[in-house]
Amino acid sequence: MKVLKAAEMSSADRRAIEYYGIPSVVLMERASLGLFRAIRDEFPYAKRVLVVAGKGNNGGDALALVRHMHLHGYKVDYLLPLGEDLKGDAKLQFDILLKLGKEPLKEFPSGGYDLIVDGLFGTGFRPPVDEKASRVIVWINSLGVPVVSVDIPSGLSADKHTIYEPSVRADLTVTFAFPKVCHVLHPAAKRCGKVVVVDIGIPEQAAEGVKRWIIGDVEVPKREVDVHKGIMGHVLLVGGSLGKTGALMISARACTRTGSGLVSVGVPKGLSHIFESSLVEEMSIPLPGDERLDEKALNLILSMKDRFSALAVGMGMDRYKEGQRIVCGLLEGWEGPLLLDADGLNNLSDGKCLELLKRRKSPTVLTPHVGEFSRLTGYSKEYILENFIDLALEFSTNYSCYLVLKSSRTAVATPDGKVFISLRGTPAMAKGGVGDALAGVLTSLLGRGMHVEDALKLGVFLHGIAGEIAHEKLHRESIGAMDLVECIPEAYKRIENGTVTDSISLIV
Ligand SMILES: NC(=O)C1=CN([C@@H]2O[C@H](COP(=O)(O)OP(=O)(O)OC[C@H]3O[C@@H](n4cnc5c(N)ncnc54)[C@H](OP(=O)(O)O)[C@@H]3O)[C@@H](O)[C@H]2O)[C@@H](O)CC1
Ligand SMILES: Nc1ncnc2c1ncn2[C@@H]1O[C@H](COP(=O)(O)OP(=O)(O)O)[C@@H](O)[C@H]1O
Ligand SMILES: [K+]
Repeated sequence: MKVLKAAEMSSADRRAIEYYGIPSVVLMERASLGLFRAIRDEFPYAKRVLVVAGKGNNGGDALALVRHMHLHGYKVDYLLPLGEDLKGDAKLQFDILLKLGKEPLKEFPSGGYDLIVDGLFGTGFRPPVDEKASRVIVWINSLGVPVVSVDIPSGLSADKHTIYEPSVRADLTVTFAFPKVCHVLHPAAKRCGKVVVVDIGIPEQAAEGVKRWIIGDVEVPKREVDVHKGIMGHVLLVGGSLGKTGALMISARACTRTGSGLVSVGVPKGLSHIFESSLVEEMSIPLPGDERLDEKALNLILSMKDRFSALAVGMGMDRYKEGQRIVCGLLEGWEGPLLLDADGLNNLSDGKCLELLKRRKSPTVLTPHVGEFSRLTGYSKEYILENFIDLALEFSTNYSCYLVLKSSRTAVATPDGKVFISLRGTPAMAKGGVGDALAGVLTSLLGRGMHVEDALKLGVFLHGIAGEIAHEKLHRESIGAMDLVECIPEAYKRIENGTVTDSISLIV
């Protein structure tokens, strides 16, 4: 499913109408019928409904809904609190209602409804909201009755993750053709409640220029009957330092659970006994270094490059001068797929060798959380959160790398300008080590030779589902990164069986 911004949506609308010849009232009729069905399914008990309509096409959708409800025996009232001087398709809907004898309420009612429908503003809204509309939005939120927003909660901008005040707090948002940015990114998405997308007949080609998708259609690679461990990938994970050995172990366990044929950890010799005694299936390679990796480890790692199908660097590595030289040296000399996480990213920022990314011939994957990304780019965390998708894309295309930007949502941006957004996962995953698990999952999939884009989409999705399962089985407060790793098998099963429910459903 693609995710659009307001201008892209209006150009898709225009293309549907002007190029494909679908009359705009047909689109509005389908939008309002879908809205009607979604409300009937979600709120079957709601028979007394108040619809609040604005003056644009969002109001038009809402007025067409009033007609469907009226003709199906609902006790439905409507308000036009911003004025009755409507134009275009919205006026057409208003005129039909008047001919049916349905007049708008002249005053704000004091209550008596099971449900409020918010059709004040949709994609045509540009914040900030004016005085008059502000009062209406505040009033809707004060009623203490479930609210359904048409297209977007009025007051939000379709393009932004930001919560503008005031804006409607919806329990259900029914959007049309494609979800918009505000439906998928936090915190704005919290104002939308459950999101349902109605197919209103706009062909997918009408938005062909948009390269932003929600991750949903992932495929688990087959394991042929005649495989042997040598072709399922031998991955090398480099990192670990005194006090931070666990991070690398979590990544290593995640690799094994994700399916790697062989997993090795490259660790400071002084700490290798810890890995030897804690890891069972995974092997350890002692590298120069006592409490953390010595710079001499660099050449040794490079000398082993033919043995490994993918390399991940940085989990529990520590942030220090020699670490910077190791990371920059690996960027320059390692020829296979390379993933940088945690201190691998911090050492990259501190070592100021980002330009090396552009020169790499094999795929490079960076998996920063917002703090690490802030160090890499110099942008503030607030600015990154406000421009989450666009900045991920800016970085991946500028530096010719794959960027997995992690927050409550995760964006996978590719060097050729695509972005895939994961809506999976749960707040229970906001724990130390969960990112190390993701680094392991992704490295494992890269190591078995999957197409990089497919590996990242599957890995991020699988990790999110594993987190959801751990949350479900244990408790949101109690899960740790290793619980998530132990749920990877069940996550694989659910993806293969098709039993993962969509985060945003599409109705026709
Ligand atoms: N074929 C189609 O096109 C389809 C479209 N569809 C529907 O159309 C919706 C988009 O409709 P839209 O473009 O008419 O804009 P909409 O969201 O109703 O808002 C415009 C109104 O808001 C006002 N306004 C704006 N900013 C404001 C502010 N800060 N403070 C106060 N007022 C402000 C603005 O006032 P103006 O700027 O004109 O003075 C105008 O009156 C879309 O969300 C979907 O529901 C579906 O039916 C599917 C087919
Ligand atoms: N509220 C949330 N909802 C969904 N996923 C989350 C949430 N908070 C964190 N996560 C996920 O958990 C992981 C945390 O990674 P990271 O911040 O790198 O942790 P660490 O470095 O401690 O391992 C990321 O994959 C992130 O997307
Ligand atoms: K609305």
